[in-house]
Amino acid sequence: MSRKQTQLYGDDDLDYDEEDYDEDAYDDWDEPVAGPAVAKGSHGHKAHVKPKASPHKPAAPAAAAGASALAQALSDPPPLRPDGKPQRGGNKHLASAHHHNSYPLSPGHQQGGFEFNTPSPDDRAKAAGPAGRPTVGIPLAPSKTPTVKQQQQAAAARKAASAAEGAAAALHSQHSIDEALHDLHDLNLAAQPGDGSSVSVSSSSNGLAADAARKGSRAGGGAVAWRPLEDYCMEADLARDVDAALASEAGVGRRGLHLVVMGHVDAGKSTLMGRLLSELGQVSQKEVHKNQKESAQAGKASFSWAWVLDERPEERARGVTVDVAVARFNTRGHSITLLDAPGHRDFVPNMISGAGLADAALLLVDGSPGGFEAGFYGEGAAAGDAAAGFGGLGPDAPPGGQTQEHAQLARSLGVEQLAVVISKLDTCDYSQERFEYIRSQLLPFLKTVGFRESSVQWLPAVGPAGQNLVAPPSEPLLLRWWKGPTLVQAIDAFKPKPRNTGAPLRMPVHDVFKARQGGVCVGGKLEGGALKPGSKLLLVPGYEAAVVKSLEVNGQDHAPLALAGDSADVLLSGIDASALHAGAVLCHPEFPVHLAVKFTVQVLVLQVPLPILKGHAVTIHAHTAREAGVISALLGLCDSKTGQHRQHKPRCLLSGQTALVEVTLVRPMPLERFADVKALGRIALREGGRTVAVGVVTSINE
Ligand SMILES: Nc1nc2c(ncn2[C@@H]2O[C@H](COP(=O)(O)OP(=O)(O)OP(=O)(O)O)[C@@H](O)[C@H]2O)c(=O)[nH]1
Repeated sequence: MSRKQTQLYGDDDLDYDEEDYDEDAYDDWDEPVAGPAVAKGSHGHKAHVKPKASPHKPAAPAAAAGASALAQALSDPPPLRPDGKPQRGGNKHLASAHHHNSYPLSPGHQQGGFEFNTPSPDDRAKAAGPAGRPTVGIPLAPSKTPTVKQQQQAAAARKAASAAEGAAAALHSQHSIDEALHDLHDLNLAAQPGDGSSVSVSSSSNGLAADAARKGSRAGGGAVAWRPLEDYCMEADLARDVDAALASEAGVGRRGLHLVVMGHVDAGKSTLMGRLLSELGQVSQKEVHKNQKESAQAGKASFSWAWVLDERPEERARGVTVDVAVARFNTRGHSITLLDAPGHRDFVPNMISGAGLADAALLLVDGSPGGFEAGFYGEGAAAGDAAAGFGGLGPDAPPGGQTQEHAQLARSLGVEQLAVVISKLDTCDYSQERFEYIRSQLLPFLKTVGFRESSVQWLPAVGPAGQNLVAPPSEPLLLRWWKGPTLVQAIDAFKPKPRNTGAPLRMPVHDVFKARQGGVCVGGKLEGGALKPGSKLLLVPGYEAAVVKSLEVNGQDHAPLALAGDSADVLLSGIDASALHAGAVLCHPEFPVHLAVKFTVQVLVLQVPLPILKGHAVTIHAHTAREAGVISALLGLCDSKTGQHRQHKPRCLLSGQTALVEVTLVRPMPLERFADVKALGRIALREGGRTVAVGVVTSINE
């Protein structure tokens, strides 16, 4: 049914003990690169679930439900079944376990946290502008997010260019993939070692460089360098296609939406989603019966719905989700890409990679007695602990659960819309009192981490009993008091994010796999720009050029176009597969993404047991990338409300403080300033298995 994230790790890397996850074995950072998350279609391995039309969605296209297939498939693709479909669990790509205490984040710990209702770190970074000049690449002109006027001007310019270049554009649009590939041979890109900030180019008269030279736009007379993004003007033929696609999308009225499902371990995420997919007709009855039979035989009958998404043998044996599973379905208003994240604290890095893609989130909260308390205040907490001050203030407070950590991370990764789904109320007679109690405990926390109350929906749902998923509840105990939305209605109420199509292409690589028809495919979400077959790309790091051979977009095979906001599997030509890996970024060849080694970040320090000092070793998570680094300088403390500079060069950072810090990486990472490309400018800093800070990149210094 689902496709899992790509990770360049095998099952052997998953070396945790079912009984007792060994925390101490993972003290040093060596977290695997989080992988990908896009359902496979023609490029990859076909789903084993036959998509069916849903009775609940108008003219739903065949849902692409992909089987797991990951980067490892490049060298060791899983054997296919006789019917040509992948074997269950055939792709092995588990993360090595990192088990550490999760960080505590009770409301009391949030000293001026992400106040997105007031100026947030995001807002402050935007308002403050660059804290320093970007120094990666040449030229070093500062850039800023295009204003609406600039975007309108750019759109007008695109239209004018489109009209003026009529014939030339038509010629260009007919430029065959083979011709583009031919061009690539003439484009000799070689990354300069060390900073990767610029790329030397030698080109023939008919290559990409020649195209650029004709436009007179290549900086430095032949060097591919970082360029201000507002200089970008989309190629006329692509712009025409984009405009047409946006116009037709507006007519159809259904937009793509990436939805992450998160929450504490065992909250019921996979069960609820498995049941939902089944009710929406995305899972065949045969599959449902098979899962029921096999899970019962394995002594895991209660997990049969979860098995729709938890396909790996390890996940099924342990009853724990490890990787983000991806599935697709349609609601009335949206084409949903569902990202079922793991809840166990060992797999927070995987959750981060899923949340990084999301436009909206479902936060599953276990409503059973003690369930909410364990997920919110930390394992070991029980009902009544909140009243007793469990999870309270002070450095010795026990760590919070992943309900807190996931909500905080999702918000800091840009998720603004949330539906809190309170599950397992069947264990307490569908108690309205319990529902209201949980809401009263959770809402203040969610507001503290930056969710607007008006952007948070609340609803009960019970996966195993199928209550309040697609149809209103049939259970009298629930029906008596619940008059609100069903799960599908709540999902439908989310608003898609505006597409950032006017920007140069930015597509962080989540997944690398071998296409069935041969060649290498990358999966990911476009965070800027657009792509179509024949588009020329640049991979950073590596500065390898490539051409798009074909596209699968949001599950649709042989798509003519992928736009910012879409999930795409891109079949590439002209590139060495070994250069591709999760965390790299596909970008416009003339507007490469920054490759940063040293950068400034405005961070919010989360609950830390010890003050953060200069030289603190951290793991930096940004989009699909993850690198080791250190906090190389504490530049200043900021006012938590206004973001204004308050203290120069503090000696240390304490929980709840907002600060400007410089980070130096061990290896360069593709990054952007938050002000330029939000999705590539948000970071989380983790250490010892806990998230210690979240923030936004304000300048790239080397
Ligand atoms: N009674 C009851 N049990 C539930 C409900 N939802 C899930 N469960 C059970 O809770 C257990 C865990 O469910 P999962 O769906 O695997 O939980 P999860 O949140 O996906 O777990 P991870 O992904 O590993 O974090 C299973 O035994 C489910 O049958 C519910 O609404 N009511």
